[in-house]
Amino acid sequence: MAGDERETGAVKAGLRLDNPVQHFLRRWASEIRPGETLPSYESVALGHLGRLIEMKALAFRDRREAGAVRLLRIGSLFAAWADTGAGENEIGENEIGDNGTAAVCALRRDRARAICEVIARAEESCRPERVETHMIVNGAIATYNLWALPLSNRSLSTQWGEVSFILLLEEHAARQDLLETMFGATMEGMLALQAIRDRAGKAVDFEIIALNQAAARLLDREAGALSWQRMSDLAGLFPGQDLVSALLACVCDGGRTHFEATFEGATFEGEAGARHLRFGVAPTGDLVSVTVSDIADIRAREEALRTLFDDNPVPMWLVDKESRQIIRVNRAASVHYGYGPEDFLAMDVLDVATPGDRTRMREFLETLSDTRSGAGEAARPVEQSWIHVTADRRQIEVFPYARELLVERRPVILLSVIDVTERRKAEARVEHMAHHDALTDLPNRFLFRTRLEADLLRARRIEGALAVLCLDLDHFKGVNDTLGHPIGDKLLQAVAERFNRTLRETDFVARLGGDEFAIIQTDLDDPSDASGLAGRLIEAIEKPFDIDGHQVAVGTSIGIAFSPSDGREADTLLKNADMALYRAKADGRSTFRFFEPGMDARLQARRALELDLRKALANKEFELYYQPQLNVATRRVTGFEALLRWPHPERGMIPPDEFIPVAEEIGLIVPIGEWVLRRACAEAAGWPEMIKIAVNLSPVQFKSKRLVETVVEVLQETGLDPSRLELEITESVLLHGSAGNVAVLQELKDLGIRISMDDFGTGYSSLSYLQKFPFDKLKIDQSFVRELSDRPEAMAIIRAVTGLGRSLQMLTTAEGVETPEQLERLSREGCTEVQGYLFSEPRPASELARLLACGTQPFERLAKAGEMRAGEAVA
Ligand SMILES: Nc1nc2c(ncn2[C@@H]2O[C@H](COP(=O)(O)O[C@H]3[C@@H](O)[C@H](n4cnc5c(=O)[nH]c(N)nc54)O[C@@H]3COP(=O)(O)O)[C@@H](O)[C@H]2O)c(=O)[nH]1
Repeated sequence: MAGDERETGAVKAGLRLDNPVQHFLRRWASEIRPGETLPSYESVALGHLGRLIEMKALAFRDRREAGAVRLLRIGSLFAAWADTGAGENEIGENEIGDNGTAAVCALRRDRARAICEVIARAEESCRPERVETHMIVNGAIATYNLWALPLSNRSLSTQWGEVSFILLLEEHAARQDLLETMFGATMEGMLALQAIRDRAGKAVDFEIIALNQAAARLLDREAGALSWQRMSDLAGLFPGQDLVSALLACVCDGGRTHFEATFEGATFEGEAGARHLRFGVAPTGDLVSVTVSDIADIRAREEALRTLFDDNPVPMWLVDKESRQIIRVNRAASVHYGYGPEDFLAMDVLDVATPGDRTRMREFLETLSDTRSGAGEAARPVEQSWIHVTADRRQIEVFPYARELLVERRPVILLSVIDVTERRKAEARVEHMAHHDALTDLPNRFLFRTRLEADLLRARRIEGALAVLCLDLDHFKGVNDTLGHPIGDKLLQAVAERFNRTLRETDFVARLGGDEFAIIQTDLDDPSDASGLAGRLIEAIEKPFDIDGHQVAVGTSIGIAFSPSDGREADTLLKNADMALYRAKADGRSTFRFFEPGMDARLQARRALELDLRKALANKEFELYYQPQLNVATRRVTGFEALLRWPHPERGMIPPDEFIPVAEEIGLIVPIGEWVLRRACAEAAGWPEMIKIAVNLSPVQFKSKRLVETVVEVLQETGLDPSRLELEITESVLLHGSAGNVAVLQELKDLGIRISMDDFGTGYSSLSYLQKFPFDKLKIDQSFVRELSDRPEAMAIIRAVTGLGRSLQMLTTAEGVETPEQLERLSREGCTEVQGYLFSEPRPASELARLLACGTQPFERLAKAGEMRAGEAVA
């Protein structure tokens, strides 16, 4: 290997060329003989080491010990470096072995490793190799290059290998201060204090003998301004802290201690805010080591934690994991539970639970421990809520969260709870509202269905029977229309109450909507159980209600269907009970009907009729027929009654008796009646002036607030004089809400319209109605006329009515006059007008011209013109 290259290698290794080691390295390179790899020991080492003699050692591999490295001829400085602590600057006796050699493996481990490492490198490269190594010298860190120079070894003992090594220690120029190295970089302040004693030997003060930069910074002074200062002179540095006394006490006790201090105000470096410092004091005789730590972050964390815990609005406890004793509690827990903090601290956390929930709570806390994964584990919510008891014995429902923590190395459980009592109540309210009717608080349709399905299931299982009763209030709409909805609502509440009072506990009543109710009657022994219940319900509802001073009379109609005979499914049963209800209503209300198989078809027919009726109005299918009314004395036509006809496109002519009640039930009579009025008045407007037109008004039309308005509108539109219009009403107009209807009648009468009472004598209190309103005409029902000759009572009634008419100055019209005999007798009794097939059946408008042509003629001529029983009439 060329000497230049070796020098280059030395320079690369950071060596100064003018120092003895470099000189020696050059010698090593120059002593390599041609053909040789290494210079010989003799040529390099003998007589050439000079100043290096104290820094060197010879190293060999011991063939006897599998190449273990041994040292000999160890210089004093080398020995000091290789020291194991046995003596300064020497290798201890224990390490010196055969032939004054030292076994490297017996040296300090770091030294042995450095030697073995550098030798291995030199062996491998066959050139000088270097490793760095350190030693503490006078409190400073000295850094050395440890060189190994391989040499051929022919003259040495055959015990050693053929290559020996000169090991050289070369110290770096700079040493590093040990203290500075150790404490310079730390953020922690370090101070060394020396106690100062008085003559009596008592420690009275301290002097700062050393400190690091961190200490100066934390104490907010230049390091130079603190060095060699007495602590008593620095009192101003620690306002409010008697640091000297604290240190003296510490020296006196000889034990370690620590204390914390807060320094307010900005620092010299301009940092704002308080400094929180922690002083750790460790005395060793008169020397005191003080560490100063900035605990501002810790304080801030503690403060934040305190705020999070103490000021948290959620009740929280820290509980000892083992004993379950409460060790800390926040304000919210005290406020919420009513126990003071002291009370809580004397409690087992399970004490807040009801006896029933204590076991669950304990099990949960135990499970929490079992699954613990350390303080970082997320808070665990419990699947179920617990019932806790407050100090005033109130039970609250809480939803807990818990996690395990280590507080001062002690395993604790942080338990917090959310009070869900109000939420649960609200949920229960919502749940109740979802299944109950808000007005009556009865179960609603949804709950009824659910219950019915459950009851049907049970009935199937036990092969039992049950009944479904569908109920509907009679005349409820009238109450709403006449007394207003608030009264209607109160009536429904009162009805619900009566239902509840009438039912057994096992019966289940629901409000399905409006005035519809339904009842499930379970465990039936006999159908009579259901009819018995229906009877009791009808009776209960029939009794008048006193609602806000109003005597309100309603009834209830009931349809009953049985399971299993009328159906096994909820839908079928409800549908069938509903059909039976429909039947009950059609049969006169305030009654009950059992479902019968044929009802289905009838209901369907009824539904079809409803649909057709609606279409009929839209398609203008209705027609008006007119029947003349004649004055008995003058024997001349005084007017016509307009009678509605419906030629159904498929079913032919449908009589009004069949479709008008349906139109009334579904409210369609209002637009139909308006059409009749408009059409009749328009027609009559073209007749001679002395001829009147009579139009029937349904009681349902009186419920329409627009009745009077409509009549006025029609009169204006058609130009018909109001005195030529006669409105026929039935007694039922005065039956319900009579006050309002009488007012309407009066308004109409005030317009100049004539009002006649139709079908007089058929109602229960016909006479009493005469007091309520001054009718212009009484129409004697045709049933009395028909029975004239057969029943003397009929004759008596006719006589009475005509007598009444005379006294009250009302006209009397006999309906249904079919024979001359009837005409004769009516005439004799003083009846003022007649109407009937004897003169003419109701005729379409197109045929009126013919009848009107005879309008001023005696009715014998009219009969001829009408081609109806003309012979009889003439006779
Ligand atoms: N609200 C409305 N009611 C109306 C309207 N049109 C008719 N009606 C009412 O329908 C009921 C049946 O009416 P209708 O089938 O037309 O019967 C009327 C006459 O045809 C019938 N009549 C007349 N003379 C005789 C007779 O000699 N013998 C006999 N068997 N029947 C006869 O009487 C009915 C007239 O009744 P009334 O109104 O009481 O005078 C019926 O109650 C009609 O009121 C309508 O537009 N609106």
